[in-house]
Amino acid sequence: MTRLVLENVTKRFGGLVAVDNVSFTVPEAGVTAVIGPNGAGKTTLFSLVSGFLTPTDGRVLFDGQDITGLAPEKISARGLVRTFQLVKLFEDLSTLENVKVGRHLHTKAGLFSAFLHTPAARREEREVEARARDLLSFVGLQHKADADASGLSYGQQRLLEMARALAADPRLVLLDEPAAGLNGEESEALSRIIRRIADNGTTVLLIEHDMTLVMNTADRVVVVDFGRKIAEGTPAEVRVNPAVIAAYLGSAATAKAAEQEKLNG
Ligand SMILES: Nc1ncnc2c1ncn2[C@@H]1O[C@H](COP(=O)(O)OP(=O)(O)OP(=O)(O)O)[C@@H](O)[C@H]1O
Repeated sequence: MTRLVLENVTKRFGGLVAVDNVSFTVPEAGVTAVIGPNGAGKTTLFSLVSGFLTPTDGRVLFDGQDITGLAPEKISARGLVRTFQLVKLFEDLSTLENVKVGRHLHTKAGLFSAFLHTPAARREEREVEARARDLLSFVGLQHKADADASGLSYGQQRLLEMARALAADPRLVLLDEPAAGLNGEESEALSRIIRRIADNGTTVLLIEHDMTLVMNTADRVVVVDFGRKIAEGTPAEVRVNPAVIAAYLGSAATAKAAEQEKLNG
């Protein structure tokens, strides 16, 4: 089964074509990664899928339904949620409360009824709390449940953001550079968590610069460069693809030239 389809998706910002006629599909099972040099258009692609930007052209289908141009909250209510490159947590709330908020956005009664102490609301509140605790255990943060979210380490905040996204029971989760800023050990733990998310039946689509994580975690990889899809396949296939190697070498050469220019003043 196909979870997500991008059909000829294009996004222009004035004269700049950030995403250029990109088509690919994400199967229901497993982990798909989008990789590419800096500025290739990966985050823009995520924003187009999750409704934070509207495509200039093309269509996005989620479980066979056209979601192109829908508002982000409409898309997340359908079961497609995302995390951000820069963590966005409720800093004044505890770790547990952050996950509960993610869950409340999903429950029938919602956040408001949690304040009305009806038996149904109390029952739902207990379920929300139990599920939130399960998710904290899942990402290894159970011992931090009552700590302020703002006091967590950066790596822990990233895990918390993931738990909060999963609290909505999504069918597809988009993870934007989940390993950014993590050390090797944290990154390995993250890879295992991502695999388990997929094994539990939630489709994972991620953007990542950490190639070790991509190679160890993804089943399929889509490569973009200058807004265009230049390759796709298994990790083993794309790592030896000449177009992919050229794109990465090209971007390394550009970065080196820019550095040299800076040094030259
Ligand atoms: N809102 C915007 N307005 C104008 N240009 C934008 C906007 N958002 C992104 N761009 C441009 O679109 C291009 C693609 O950017 P994008 O952030 O999607 O790349 P990326 O592959 O995610 O990069 P990185 O790996 O550095 O995060 C870049 O040239 C960027 O400057």
